[in-house]
Amino acid sequence: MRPPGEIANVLVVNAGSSSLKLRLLDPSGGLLWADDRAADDRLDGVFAQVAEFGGVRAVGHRFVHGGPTLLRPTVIDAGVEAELRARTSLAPLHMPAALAGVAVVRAAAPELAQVACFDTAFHASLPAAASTYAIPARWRERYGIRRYGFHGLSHAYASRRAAELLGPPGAGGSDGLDGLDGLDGLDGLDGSDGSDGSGGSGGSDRPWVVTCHLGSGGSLAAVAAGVCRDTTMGFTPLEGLVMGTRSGSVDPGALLWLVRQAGLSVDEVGDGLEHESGLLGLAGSADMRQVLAMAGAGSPSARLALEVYQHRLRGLVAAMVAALGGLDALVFTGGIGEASAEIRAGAAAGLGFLGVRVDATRNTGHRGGDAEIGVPDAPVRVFVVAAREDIEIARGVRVALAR
Ligand SMILES: Nc1ncnc2c1ncn2[C@@H]1O[C@H](COP(=O)(O)OP(=O)(O)O)[C@@H](O)[C@H]1O
Ligand SMILES: CC(=O)OP(=O)(O)O
Ligand SMILES: [Mg+2]
Repeated sequence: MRPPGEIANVLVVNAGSSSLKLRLLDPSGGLLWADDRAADDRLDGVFAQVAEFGGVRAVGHRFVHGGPTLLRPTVIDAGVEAELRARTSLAPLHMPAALAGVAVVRAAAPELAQVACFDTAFHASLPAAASTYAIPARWRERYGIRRYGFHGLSHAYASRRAAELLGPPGAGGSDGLDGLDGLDGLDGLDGSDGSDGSGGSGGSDRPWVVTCHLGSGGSLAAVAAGVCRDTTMGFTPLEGLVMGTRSGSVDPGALLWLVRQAGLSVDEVGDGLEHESGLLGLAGSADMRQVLAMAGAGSPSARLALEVYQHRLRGLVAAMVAALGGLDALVFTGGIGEASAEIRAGAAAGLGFLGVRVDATRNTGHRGGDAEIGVPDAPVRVFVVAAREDIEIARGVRVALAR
């Protein structure tokens, strides 16, 4: 067995619904090169671009759905690729792009090991109460309909980073935030009573962290001592929050009505829910920057879109806290979570009853990277963490290749 660190530079391919993010990481996880492309771009030219860094030794791909069997990072051979292809229908917005990436790498550099890392894996720990739908047993048994959860690579990274930032039980300080401004006053903040979730990270299943991954897709995770206990996406990445073009949760009865009474085809309903809903359906743009700008200019539909987005976000954060029994840290990550002080403030504004209080100066002053944005003496710490699915994937590659 090779020591994990021996596998040199890892190319990470993260095919999201609205973007293709490419990263080259060195053996210690250092970022050597990054390129963000449009979702329908291909990997062409990537190996020439990274050649100057001594090339690539392995490639890690984000796959959003591993189904019930593919959980740990897995070397992609013909059998695994066929299994992944068979899962395409579970995440049609995502799986084809990831599979296309595997084919491009194989054609360009057949000697490279390719590893699949799964969004669903982090949620494999969901208790049955959180993973089970109250539907007929035969659907659950025959078709495997259950809640899987997604964005697990991001939730895993962000929750681990939050635990680092919280510090050991009892430390209320600014551990891990060296170099950031305005945090000195936090050192020595009281942090752990180990029992009531009112500010520390002590206790056997703590820290209790809720991670908000707010990108084109969006989901939340309730994480206790690094273990995921609940999440907002379900069987597919359509459940839960309002997203860029996806509806999030909708009364299934409304969908049945559209098919039975309004005469829409199943494909029309599917396209509507996946591609024409969310911010796009409410405000006419799937891009949160534009929705915020339009709302700022007085557009009633954009304002409504923000209200619906925030209402659902606040409600589901509270649901995640209920699944944990308390909250030590709330974490914002993903394109919107990292960049929009307005969305962070709006979400927190309704969560004061849980002890969440965002500091206006810190929040609006955030200019990227990891930072604490909570009010210093609030019971719950609030962080922005830069999404680093690439670090999680490169880790997975090393683990898979060392097996
Ligand atoms: N400055 C910003 N303010 C608000 N939203 C932003 C900002 N920058 C990016 N976003 C939003 O982030 C979202 C994309 O998030 P990202 O995580 O990059 O996407 P993906 O899910 O494809 O990985 C888009 O809705 C975009 O409008
Ligand atoms: C699972 C999912 O929704 O991913 P993304 O946010 O990258 O579209
Ligand atoms: Mg993403």
